[in-house]
Amino acid sequence: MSVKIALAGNPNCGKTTLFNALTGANQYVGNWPGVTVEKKEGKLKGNKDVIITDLPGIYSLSPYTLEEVVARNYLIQEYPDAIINIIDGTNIERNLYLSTQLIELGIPVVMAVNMMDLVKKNGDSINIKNLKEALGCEVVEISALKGTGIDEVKEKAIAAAKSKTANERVHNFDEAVEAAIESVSTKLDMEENRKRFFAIKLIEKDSKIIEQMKNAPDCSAEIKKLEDDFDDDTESIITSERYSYISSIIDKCVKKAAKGQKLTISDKIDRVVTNRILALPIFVLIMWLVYYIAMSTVGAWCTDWTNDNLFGDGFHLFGIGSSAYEDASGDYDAATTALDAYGVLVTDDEDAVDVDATKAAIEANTNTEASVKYEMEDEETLDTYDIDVYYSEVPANADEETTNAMSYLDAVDYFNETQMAEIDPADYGVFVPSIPDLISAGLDKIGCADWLHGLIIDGIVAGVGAVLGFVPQMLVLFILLAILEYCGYMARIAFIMDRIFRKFGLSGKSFIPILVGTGCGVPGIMASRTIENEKDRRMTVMTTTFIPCGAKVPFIAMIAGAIFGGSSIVATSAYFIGIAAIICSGIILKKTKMFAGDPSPFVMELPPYHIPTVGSVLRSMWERGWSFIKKAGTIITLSTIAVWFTTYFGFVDGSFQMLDESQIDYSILAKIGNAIAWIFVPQGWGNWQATVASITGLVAKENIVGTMGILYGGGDGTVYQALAGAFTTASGFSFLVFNLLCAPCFAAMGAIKREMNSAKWFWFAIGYQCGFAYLVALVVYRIAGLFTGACTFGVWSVVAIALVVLFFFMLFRPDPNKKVKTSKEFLNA
Ligand SMILES: Nc1nc2c(ncn2[C@@H]2O[C@H](COP(=O)(O)OP(=O)(O)OP(=O)(O)O)[C@@H](O)[C@H]2O)c(=O)[nH]1
Ligand SMILES: [Mg+2]
Repeated sequence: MSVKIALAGNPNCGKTTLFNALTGANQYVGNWPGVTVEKKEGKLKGNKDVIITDLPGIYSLSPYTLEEVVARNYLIQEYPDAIINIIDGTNIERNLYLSTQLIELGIPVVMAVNMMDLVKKNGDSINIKNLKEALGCEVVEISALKGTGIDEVKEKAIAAAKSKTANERVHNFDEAVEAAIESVSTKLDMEENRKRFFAIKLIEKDSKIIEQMKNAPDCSAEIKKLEDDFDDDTESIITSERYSYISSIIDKCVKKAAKGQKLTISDKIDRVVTNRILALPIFVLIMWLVYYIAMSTVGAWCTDWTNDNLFGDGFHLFGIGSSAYEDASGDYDAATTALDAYGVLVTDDEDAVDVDATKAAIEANTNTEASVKYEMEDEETLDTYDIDVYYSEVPANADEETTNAMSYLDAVDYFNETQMAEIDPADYGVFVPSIPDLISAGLDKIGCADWLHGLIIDGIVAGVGAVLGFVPQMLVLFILLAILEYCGYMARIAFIMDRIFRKFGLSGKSFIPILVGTGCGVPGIMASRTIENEKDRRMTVMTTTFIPCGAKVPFIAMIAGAIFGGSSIVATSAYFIGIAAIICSGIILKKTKMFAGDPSPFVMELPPYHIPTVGSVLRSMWERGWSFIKKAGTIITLSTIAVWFTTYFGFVDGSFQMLDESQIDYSILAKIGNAIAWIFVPQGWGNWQATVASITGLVAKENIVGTMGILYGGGDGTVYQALAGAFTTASGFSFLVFNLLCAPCFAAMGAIKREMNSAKWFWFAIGYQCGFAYLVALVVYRIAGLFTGACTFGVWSVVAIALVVLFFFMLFRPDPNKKVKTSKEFLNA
């Protein structure tokens, strides 16, 4: 027989941390209230017969929001065999309010006083024996984070569940209240144990419970009598009874260290980071730093290395021999440049030096000019520029950037000495070829068919490799975000943003889903459940995915790298464009009838700062990173196969055939893309490749990079070079903005569908996201293009300006719904 044990307690008291410790699971933990919004079940480690349920945090058994209803309904309908009531030891008074209700349920309760490590550090003490007597249940001191007391709580809870006997009641309310409870209880037809909870709820006039009970007995007489006696409504009477019970417990059990007026370290930090003026600049700075480290330093180094070496040209093991190899190939390049500049270099079809012909050309050469100009091409941007090549000697003071390192005569010596033998990296150390080269060589060896070779190298390796190349950057970003989450800074951000949101009539509660959404949009959308106001909740579901999630990181990094020289500002701007889109959408939507109304109140206490443990940060990084890698192995591989097939097959001269790289404009995908590419002409990137990439992005956002890897991967240069050629800065940024803001991936759309629970609202949300993205991208290209010279003033510029004007009008117009109210008031007066 299995036993069911539920974990119940206030938000952010450590339920999920304990759940993970008990079951070995890996549920999401964050240092702010409202992390868990759904109940989660798990088997106890070492005893598969015990089922543990993690519940969303609740302050009382009178629920207001969706996730609180989940928790209460579980407790009163599923009726677990025991409850572990976790309370935050640093905040006992508030936590006990729920405890007084839990012990009325008639289910055995074991209390776990958590965060004992912090309590002790603060110098406070809790008298467990007195607490046990005052509550009538077992009490255990634990630290879920440090893992102390876990075994004891486990054993006590299993024993309580098996005993099946509820705790004995040790406290009575005021006599008159007890009399009313007694009288209502006798009218109830249920197990003796459970009567007290329902009787009290009936006296409190809890409408949801009355609805659920179907045939609730009439107890208006008892209510009337109590309200007359106390001259107050029954809900307040019961609440104040609970508080006097709690204060009697606190007197007996809790000793706070005398602190005087000294501020704790948390308070001191908060004075700075939530300061009215400094808060926002600090937030911007911190987020910029996060993206800078992830996109331009550590993350970028790893990603560049992966893309250039692992998926590029290969590398020397441990870098041994790399610099000697680079010197050698540098000499080789300088020599070919010098020979070419003086017009004596002869190459064959494959660009290899034709030694005999070049030798003849050198002998015949009469050009002895002191120096000549030679056109070079920048590898990254494909820009061309001139360098000087000298005839006999490179002057000592020449600028390295614009001067060829070898003179013509030195190059001739080099030529005679080496016969232009190609530089083989394997001569300079243990050389590891790149993954595509390795696989390609392997496929050649087994004599694999051309099409299969193409599918594997140009399809799967190019597509999935392009995505995997960004994993390091993403992992660094996830680590940094996890640190901000665990230490409690993100909770401050919600608090700061609430002040800003509130000014615009929005609820700060919308910000928590956004924070979660920076990892993945799906839990972000689900986190909207903590918002009790239905209109605000819908609005949050609609706008949460504007924030760049982990899967959008690769294409943001790709655009920033290929078109903006790897600027970290581009990535940070994506984050703040997301936030701005959410705020602006909120303001505009709030003024429509559909979303009008006052924002939900947002009461959030700031959790104390915690130093994040290395284990938990790495675990969170791994969780998110692993789901990303899993996606690469499944959905992204399948998508790249589909993209490759439709790219490399098509009709040429009426016959269906496999295409080579120069023919992909005839491919099936090009046909489809071209048919709809006109849609994005106003945005400046109406070519079929970018259009197709945006569409595959709807399956999973990582696909944008994978698709670009295939479509821009053929040809001579690298993908980055091809991208730099295909986009201007204006059209590149417009492409980025569109894909950042448009409808999210299928998984997130599914979550929107579930949370909206209505086809009409679902399509409205998707339509709004796509429409918004479309217009913003249009404005970005048309206005930015005027400055960069990418487009000239014309009809579209006028449209863009009109859109900007309309946007500001929608943003700043007075709220029409408020006006109606005042005119009505005016009439009434
Ligand atoms: N110092 C300390 N921190 C703890 C302890 N237990 C949990 N925490 C931290 O408290 C924060 C909240 O933990 P969670 O497990 O997410 O809390 P929860 O009760 O599940 O929260 P909700 O799901 O929002 O209701 C996290 O930052 C934990 O690392 C503890 O014993 N000591
Ligand atoms: Mg939780």
